Amino acid sequence: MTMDPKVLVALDFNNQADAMAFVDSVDPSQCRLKVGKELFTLLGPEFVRKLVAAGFDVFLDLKFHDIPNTVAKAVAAAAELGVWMVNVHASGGREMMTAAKAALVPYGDKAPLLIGVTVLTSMEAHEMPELGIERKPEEQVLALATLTQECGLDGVVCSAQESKLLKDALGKEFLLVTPGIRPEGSAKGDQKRVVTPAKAMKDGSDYLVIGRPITQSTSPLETLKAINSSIA
Ligand SMILES: O=C(O)c1cc(=O)[nH]c(=O)n1[C@@H]1O[C@H](COP(=O)(O)O)[C@@H](O)[C@H]1O
Repeated sequence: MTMDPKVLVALDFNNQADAMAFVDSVDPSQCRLKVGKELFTLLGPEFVRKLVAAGFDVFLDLKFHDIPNTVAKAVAAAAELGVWMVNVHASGGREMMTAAKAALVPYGDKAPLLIGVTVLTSMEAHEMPELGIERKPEEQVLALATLTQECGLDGVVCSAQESKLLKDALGKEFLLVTPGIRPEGSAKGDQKRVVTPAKAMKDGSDYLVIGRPITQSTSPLETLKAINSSIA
């Protein structure tokens, strides 16, 4: 058990009862919780407030990607919910990220960590040219992470395959939040740029986002504990 849990469990459930069954089985020293598009669309801000009130650090993963004014207001609304971390797509650009950062200034040290999403972990090299991106994934990740840092954000979401590159280039204070984590032998599903928990931590990830390997496990709590031990 750690008081600074590195695992952010993705609560990707399609109903409140299943989500709460997991939440009730863990305590805030074992993991942080991520609420994403599915559960937020189903249950809304009330559910997020409930997790915050229960003492959990909540990562509100809505990956805002819109015009600067809209994203700035959305990020401020997330701060009002009392979440610990919130994210925007770095490809929304400099003006958007700068506006998002500025919107959190009034919250001082109560502001959530603001994180930029680089290249989704479900993407691989051959999919990028048809999006107009001629760079390799790691080059695009480094470019977007550099821009994110210049805009004053706290870190990025990337694959742990890029963690070493980014830590070396951007320094140890810049947070690396890495999904696409797969313990040895677990199904990749739609994830492509995957890494094991231990290797991700070794290569410089600060936080591991893990969903299905835990939530679809026959004993989620045991799986979480095993992952925590593997990175202790
Ligand atoms: O921002 C994210 O959290 C995210 C970014 C990314 O590039 N890839 C990615 O998988 N995620 C999220 O991380 C979680 C991964 O879940 P699993 O693939 O089930 O472990 C999902 O909730 C995704 O929405």
